[in-house]
Amino acid sequence: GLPPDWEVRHSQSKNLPYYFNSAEKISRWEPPAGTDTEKLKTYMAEYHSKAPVVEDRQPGKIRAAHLLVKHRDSRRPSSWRENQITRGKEEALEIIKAHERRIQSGEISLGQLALTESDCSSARKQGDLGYFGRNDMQKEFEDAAFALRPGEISGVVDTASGLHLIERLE
Ligand SMILES: N=C(N)NCCC[C@H](NC(=O)[C@@H]1CCC/C1=C\[C@H](COP(=O)(O)O)NC(=O)[C@@H](N)Cc1ccccc1)C(N)=O
Repeated sequence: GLPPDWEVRHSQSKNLPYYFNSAEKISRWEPPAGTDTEKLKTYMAEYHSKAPVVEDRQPGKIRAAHLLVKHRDSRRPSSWRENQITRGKEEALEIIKAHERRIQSGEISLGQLALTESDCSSARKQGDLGYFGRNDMQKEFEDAAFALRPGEISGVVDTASGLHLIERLE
């Protein structure tokens, strides 16, 4: 029941349908003018019954694991691994790049490496941070994590906590 070139799409992050015009590449939350709302209602009723299952427990949340290497300029240069962290940021970068190479080569998983190498208390859970939404994590971390597809691993992400590798789990 939509005008030509319009289609209903699904916003994963908001778990809501939206309307997309493929010709003009515009999207909007409300149906475009000229929509046959009666037909749209029946379509949406069917749509909702087949709406893709949101992979997270609550809409808009994702689950990720990370491996954190802190350095002396970290906001809290201490961790369960090392009471006082004195390595410089350059050394931390070399360390996390070596971790990244081992993970990318398939030699070891991020979670396994996080268990012994991550300067975050989540190390004991293989870096698993559980579910989180927008505005929970520091901005650089949030933006990197939400840009990943499930199963994907980020490059090195720099936050006030230190240097991270992030794996989106869900
Ligand atoms: N699940 C949440 N919402 N927990 C609150 C996160 C607060 C958030 N944290 C961060 O952004 C970074 C990125 C991930 C971990 C992290 C920092 C630090 C390590 O850095 P540091 O603070 O010494 O500088 N680890 C944590 O916070 C841990 N509680 C994460 C965690 C540990 C065990 C189980 C679950 C979560 C922030 N807004 O500062």
